[in-house]
Amino acid sequence: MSVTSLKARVARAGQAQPPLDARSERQGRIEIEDFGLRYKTPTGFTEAVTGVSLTVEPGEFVSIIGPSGCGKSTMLNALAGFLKPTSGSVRVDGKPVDGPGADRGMIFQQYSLFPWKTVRQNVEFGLKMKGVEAAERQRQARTLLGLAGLSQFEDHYPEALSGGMKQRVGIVRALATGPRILLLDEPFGALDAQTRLIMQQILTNMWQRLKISVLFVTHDIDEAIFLSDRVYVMTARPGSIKAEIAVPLARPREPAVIMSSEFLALRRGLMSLIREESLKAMGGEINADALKGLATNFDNNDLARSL
Ligand SMILES: Nc1ncnc2c1ncn2[C@@H]1O[C@H](COP(=O)(O)OP(=O)(O)OP(=O)(O)O)[C@@H](O)[C@H]1O
Repeated sequence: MSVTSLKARVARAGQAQPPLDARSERQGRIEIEDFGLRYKTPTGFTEAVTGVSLTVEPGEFVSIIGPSGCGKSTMLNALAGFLKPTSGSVRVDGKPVDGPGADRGMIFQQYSLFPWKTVRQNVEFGLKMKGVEAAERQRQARTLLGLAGLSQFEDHYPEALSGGMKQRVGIVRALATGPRILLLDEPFGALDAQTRLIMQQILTNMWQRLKISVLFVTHDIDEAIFLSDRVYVMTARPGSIKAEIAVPLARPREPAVIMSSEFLALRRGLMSLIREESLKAMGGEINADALKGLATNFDNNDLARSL
């Protein structure tokens, strides 16, 4: 991402927000109704998403999971206000989304920090844009950095941070501007498994403290179950909602919950729903018989001889 587009994105996020302490009184309801979006391409159109209806209640944590190319990012980008629906509507607290706004923060897989600013300066940027005075900016940034376990790193520059730390700073920066809604597009996709688990716990802790609504896109079934109150499963492109699964696991959730029978039952159900759609998304190139053949008939000696 260019520095200019990064600046534009962060500038948009810095418009008029309520102070950190007023967050619990705010809403954050997402309603997507009969949403469709198609892209114009040099040869015609690509229908990315069709007829999607979903809701996220204030303070709820909801994930979207589905095969590659089913339109998950497209929906998130429409909610963020970067794309307009071709049909249907996208509303936040009853108002149609007609562009980016401070009520929604968005986090992408790639880290989008200003490399020339320290961790705290990155977090304070949006607050500075809305004219919050220096001492208050510092107080709010430090509160959030503390929640994310980053207090000791406030004077570091991004280049000195690990991937997990950079993404934590990104989340803190998005939260500093006081959104009611956090939209995350595979935010932990580039992280190793252990860091990912820790990030999931940090994110749920922050979500519970700040009482915001979260819509989280992931490819990872365990991540979706561990984090969410509900999971929407999408079909292959054009993406629509295939299933809505409630996750009735008690909170707070400890990592050991993934070994519980309730978790494993949810996992089995989601796996079979997604596998079916992933095979469809591969356009029939791979079917169950072909996969069986790969597993049983593959001969390493043939491969060695052919090299
Ligand atoms: N700007 C664009 N122009 C044309 N087609 C696009 C554009 N952006 C996305 N698409 C197509 O729309 C479909 C949905 O893309 P999208 O990135 O939303 O899917 P996704 O579910 O997020 O995929 P992934 O899981 O692989 O990230 C895909 O077929 C993609 O190729």
